[in-house]
Amino acid sequence: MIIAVDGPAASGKGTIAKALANHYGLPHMDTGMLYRSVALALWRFGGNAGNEFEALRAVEGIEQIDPGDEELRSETIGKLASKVSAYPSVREALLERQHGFARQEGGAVLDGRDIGTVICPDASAKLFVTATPEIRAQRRHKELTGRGVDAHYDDILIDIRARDERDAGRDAAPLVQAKDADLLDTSDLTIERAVQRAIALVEARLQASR
Ligand SMILES: Nc1ncnc2c1ncn2[C@@H]1O[C@H](COP(=O)(O)OP(=O)(O)O)[C@@H](O)[C@H]1O
Ligand SMILES: Nc1ccn([C@@H]2O[C@H](COP(=O)(O)OP(=O)(O)O)[C@@H](O)[C@H]2O)c(=O)n1
Repeated sequence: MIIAVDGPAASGKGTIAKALANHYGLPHMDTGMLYRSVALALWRFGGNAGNEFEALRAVEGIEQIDPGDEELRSETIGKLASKVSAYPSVREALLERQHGFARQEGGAVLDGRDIGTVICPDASAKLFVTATPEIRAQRRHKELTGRGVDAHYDDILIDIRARDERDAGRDAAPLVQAKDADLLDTSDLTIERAVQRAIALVEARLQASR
């Protein structure tokens, strides 16, 4: 069983994807980390994000990025990830890793921007997780300050809006709700309620396909 979870920055898709993976005993892949790793490799090795060829070359450097590197979760790298992810060649170079992960026996949960539309169009269940930009900025602000990062709500809100626009407006695999995805607005939901709702939506899809 493959579960696809997509949505904009800080909507709670990662939290929900991890909880679904735990609930169904499936492995989970945060595909945003792939793009963040390319961005960090480009940043560390001094490449130019405005050049598709240099961004593509940075894909070769991602094995050298430590998945626990704190910098990966920064807003600077999130913003850079959103720039390199708009290049079709970069997306293509990361395709096989995602397909390989999704195809493993028993299935998987993947979260990102294009899982239900491009990576796993035949997923058993698809969720499109969203929340208002203000709530997402509040959550990201709390997350960053909780980790001791000096972050400012207004800057985060501006970054989130810019990233939404870039991710949804690009030609290659834009951020869009798949036709057969269930919308889950977490703006007024606690994490517990959002996870309960996500499980209920997946269960309804599984029932319908039996
Ligand atoms: N429903 C919710 N209510 C409050 N905080 C939430 C909720 N869902 C997620 N969070 C918090 O918001 C932050 C971003 O969530 P995350 O799942 O990482 O988002 P995404 O993967 O969409 O970027 C995390 O600190 C997480 O704990
Ligand atoms: N499947 C994916 C996942 C992420 N991305 C890009 O990578 C950036 C960072 O993704 P992320 O999921 O780590 O970001 P957050 O939502 O956690 O802030 C996004 O803004 C997208 O531009 C993508 O294009 N496709």
